[in-house]
Amino acid sequence: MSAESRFLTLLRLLANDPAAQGLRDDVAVLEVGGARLILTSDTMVEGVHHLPADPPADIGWKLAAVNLSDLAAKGAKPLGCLLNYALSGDESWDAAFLEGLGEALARHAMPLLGGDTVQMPRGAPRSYSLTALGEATGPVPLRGGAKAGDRLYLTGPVGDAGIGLELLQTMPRASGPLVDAYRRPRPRLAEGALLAPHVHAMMDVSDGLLIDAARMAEASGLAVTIDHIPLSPALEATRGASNAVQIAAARAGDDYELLFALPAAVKPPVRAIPVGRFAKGGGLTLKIDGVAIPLPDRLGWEHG
Ligand SMILES: Nc1ncnc2c1ncn2[C@@H]1O[C@H](COP(=O)(O)OP(=O)(O)OP(=O)(O)O)[C@@H](O)[C@H]1O
Ligand SMILES: Cc1ncc(C[n+]2csc(CCOP(=O)(O)O)c2C)c(N)n1
Ligand SMILES: [Mg+2]
Ligand SMILES: [Mg+2]
Ligand SMILES: [Mg+2]
Repeated sequence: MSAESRFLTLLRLLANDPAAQGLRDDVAVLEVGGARLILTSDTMVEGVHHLPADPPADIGWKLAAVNLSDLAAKGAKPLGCLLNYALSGDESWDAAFLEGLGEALARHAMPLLGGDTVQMPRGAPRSYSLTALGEATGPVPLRGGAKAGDRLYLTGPVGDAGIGLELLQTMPRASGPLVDAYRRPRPRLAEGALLAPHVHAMMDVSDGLLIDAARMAEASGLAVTIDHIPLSPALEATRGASNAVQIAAARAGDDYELLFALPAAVKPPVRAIPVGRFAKGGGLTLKIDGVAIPLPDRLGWEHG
């Protein structure tokens, strides 16, 4: 058992309130006075979630975007957020971070309500957390609601951000749509709100299509087959569309597209790309051009 799963097992013992959903969903759903509050928190650490040289405004933007993405996955309306911030020792860096964060908060109408500021020991990596609060606008789709026979869809292609990161690792001054996808993900709030009343299950893709689809299948007690890995024209122009590129795109993560399950007879109410289907049983199968492909050793990012 990995260190992460031991930790999660211990955490789950502390999280027995039904609002925590067994710590198996993107968010907690807390009923308060007739409203359903949607609660989520994501942290970014320098060197783990962003490159040390990434522009601070982009890091601030991304911290807001990744949290808004979990609200989007539940069709929730942003209500506000709390920021936990470790001062970097560089005032202009911190100011630029807040400018990017503020831009994302204003764009998505999510007011900053509070937080905490700390000083880290010299040499510690930068790190920041945001806790986002939202309100359910209708039914809250879970990760675990898919039904046998459902189709699996994505709101957009995968792999742009992962290949954008790879470009930056070899060419720190790289720019263009793939780098933008890595640094400025766009949370799919409008799509999430339109989808939520119709889908059987929904989550955002942060750790990679393969691992996140496998999590949805496991939570739903079903098997899932991924039979299409959608690539953007920009990615195909940079890397082509070989099986290796498709697999890299499907395990790269940082996509922040919505992944959702719909009955085969229902047309998605937003632009979406069919990527697979659910069936009775368990596990993940990957097919490219109709041919089953051995799964890579690592399906995506696991915490820790
Ligand atoms: N340290 C923690 N304490 C309490 N709950 C946690 C902790 N870490 C994760 N969780 C809970 O575990 C569940 C899954 O979290 P996870 O971070 O994997 O989801 P996510 O935000 O959708 O994915 P990602 O972090 O890749 O964006 C959520 O309910 C989350 O609140
Ligand atoms: C410098 C750098 N290296 C790698 C990555 C890719 N990455 C790291 S963690 C993660 C999943 C989400 O994190 P978590 O599950 O911890 O919330 C992804 C996609 C990155 N963004 N920056
Ligand atoms: Mg999520
Ligand atoms: Mg998280
Ligand atoms: Mg998240």
